[in-house]
Amino acid sequence: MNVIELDHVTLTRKGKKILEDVSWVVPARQHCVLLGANGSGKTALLQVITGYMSPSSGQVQVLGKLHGTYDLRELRKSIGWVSSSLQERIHSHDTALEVVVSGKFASVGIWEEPTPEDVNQAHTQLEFMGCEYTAERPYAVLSQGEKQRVLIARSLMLRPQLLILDEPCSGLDPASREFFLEFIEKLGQQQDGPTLIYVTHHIEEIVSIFSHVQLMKAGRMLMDGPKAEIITTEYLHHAFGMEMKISRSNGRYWVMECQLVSRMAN
Ligand SMILES: Nc1ncnc2c1ncn2[C@@H]1O[C@H](COP(=O)(O)OP(=O)(O)OP(=O)(O)O)[C@@H](O)[C@H]1O
Repeated sequence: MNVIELDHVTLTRKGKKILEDVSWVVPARQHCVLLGANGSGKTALLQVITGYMSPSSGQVQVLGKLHGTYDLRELRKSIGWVSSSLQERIHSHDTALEVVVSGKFASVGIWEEPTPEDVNQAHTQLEFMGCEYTAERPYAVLSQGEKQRVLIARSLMLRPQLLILDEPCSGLDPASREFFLEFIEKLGQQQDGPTLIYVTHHIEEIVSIFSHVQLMKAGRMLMDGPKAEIITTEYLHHAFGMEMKISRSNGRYWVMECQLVSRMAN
């Protein structure tokens, strides 16, 4: 089954084309990176996929369900979305454990009595993400890396089939980023885990579990394919308006030098 099928999706708001003729198919377990400059339409695309925005034309099918023919609230229970806006909504006085347990109810805060199984499962997810030691700490005191790992643990409580990680490394220092990416690798290697869509501006974050890259520019899917075909000087220049000298080592990509050649409209 394909996890995502977008067919000629266009999204227009207030006369502006935010997405234009986007077609995209993601088979199950094909972990992907959605890469693009600020304002290229990545968030808008995620909002269309999760049904928070309706396309002006085109079809959207997620986890085999065609948008418009299915209860989106039900569908969203199978989709995890970890983003900075979720982070802002978390009650700062809740403990990390409470935050993770709340994922079971797809709510911010706990409004129902969790079962002992829910609490056990939350401990297991915290352990999987390497932050069991934060369980009793208020969420507000956690480091940025811990907060992100706790939110991923939270999103795993409903065993999603699709997990969207929206710029999860923003605000992390280089060492914390590498530490965090090790958990992303582990998550992607889980045989019964979710298909991952990882949104970023940085090619350095494309770790080995991600086989495919979708490059966006000005609301269009500029390129879509195996990462080795997409992460090229030519395409990155086109997408980011920069000359970038790239190197590849240990299956990762690194920007060695860059030079601004055109200013983006967005
Ligand atoms: N509801 C809306 N009405 C009008 N314009 C919108 C709306 N939502 C998004 N846009 C515009 O669409 C463009 C794409 O925005 P989007 O947030 O999807 O970009 P992005 O790739 O996620 O950027 P970033 O990397 O900075 O998060 C931007 O120019 C934005 O201002």
